[in-house]
Amino acid sequence: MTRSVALVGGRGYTGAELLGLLARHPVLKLAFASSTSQAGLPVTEVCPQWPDANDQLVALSPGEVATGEADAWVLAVPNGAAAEWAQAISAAHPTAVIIDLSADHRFDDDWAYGLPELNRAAIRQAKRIANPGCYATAGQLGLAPIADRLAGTPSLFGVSGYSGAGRTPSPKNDPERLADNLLPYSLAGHVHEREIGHRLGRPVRFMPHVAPFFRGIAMTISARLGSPTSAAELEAIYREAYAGERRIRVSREAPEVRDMRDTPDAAIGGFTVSPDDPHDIAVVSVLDNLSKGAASQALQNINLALGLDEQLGLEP
Ligand SMILES: NC(=O)C1=CN([C@@H]2O[C@H](COP(=O)(O)OP(=O)(O)OC[C@H]3O[C@@H](n4cnc5c(N)ncnc54)[C@H](OP(=O)(O)O)[C@@H]3O)[C@@H](O)[C@H]2O)C=CC1
Ligand SMILES: CC(=O)N[C@@H](CCC(=O)OP(=O)(O)O)C(=O)O
Repeated sequence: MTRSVALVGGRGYTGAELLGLLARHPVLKLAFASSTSQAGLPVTEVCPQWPDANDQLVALSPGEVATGEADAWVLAVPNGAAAEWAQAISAAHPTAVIIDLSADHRFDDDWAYGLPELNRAAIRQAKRIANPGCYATAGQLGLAPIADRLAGTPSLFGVSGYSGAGRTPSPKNDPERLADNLLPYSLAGHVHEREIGHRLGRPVRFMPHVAPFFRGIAMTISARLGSPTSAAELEAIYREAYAGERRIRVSREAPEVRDMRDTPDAAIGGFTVSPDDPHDIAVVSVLDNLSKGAASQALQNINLALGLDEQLGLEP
């Protein structure tokens, strides 16, 4: 039995990543991938590993979605563009699952928040799923196990590869601007700062930076706990919290971006306690922004919402 996926925004970085995953998925088949500006482009131009050289990106507008059929629709479109698509698809295909990769529906209670390790039951039942932001995924997975132990406002120092900024040219994905550089931006009030705080139920401070590598996120979290702890106790808390979670790797050592590139996992480790004050801790959370930060997490959500094994297509 196969199930079909329609992809809106197939030419973008996250869309291309999802195409790569669908190319080798045992059950999910691509109904079509759309492009507003490059219809007719071979899918293999976007995703070299795509198996059928005859497949092309199709032209589609929100007003035409009734012409398409799919069990799940993925919106891999810029922030601000998703709502029009979601409304049109809901009207034309009320039983279809919609997964929005943009930030547009993450604060909307009518949409299940698509972080499986923290919200699996709701995702299983959902027809509308808001995929988390990439830094927001790293931050929540790095903080959730100690959320009820926090005594202050955690600080999250994040560094992302420039693919995080998408294809549309900007200083944040300009290789010349980024060469031998590290670009701080949105150092207060970033949407992910609000997203993490909203989901954890307490404020955080998040300071993003973009780096000259293409993909990956490293996030170092500094927090104060209500009770003193040790590195061993901290590690044990995380190991217990993520026991059985196949997409979460917990390690004593601090994880590194280069080890998580092109993987669907998040790695959490480097558990450190201040020698001056055992209430103050640091932990590192690392993932691939295009994978666990977007497309492979979306695949977990599609699998769950369609009643398939969550890890289908994500493990060798
Ligand atoms: N990059 C990342 O690491 C992450 C991104 N996200 C979010 O995922 C979404 C996609 O990101 P990303 O792939 O990086 O973005 P890109 O800019 O790489 O791709 C977005 C694509 O959407 C298409 N597009 C633009 N406007 C519209 C529209 N009105 N309707 C339909 N398609 C449109 C464009 O392709 P075309 O011209 O062919 O239509 C464009 O290539 C964004 O909302 C982003 O915030 C979330 C997590 C991580
Ligand atoms: C380097 C870079 O620009 N990263 C993006 C995060 C990408 C992402 O997660 O997109 P959402 O807007 O859908 O949350 C940013 O900081 O906006």
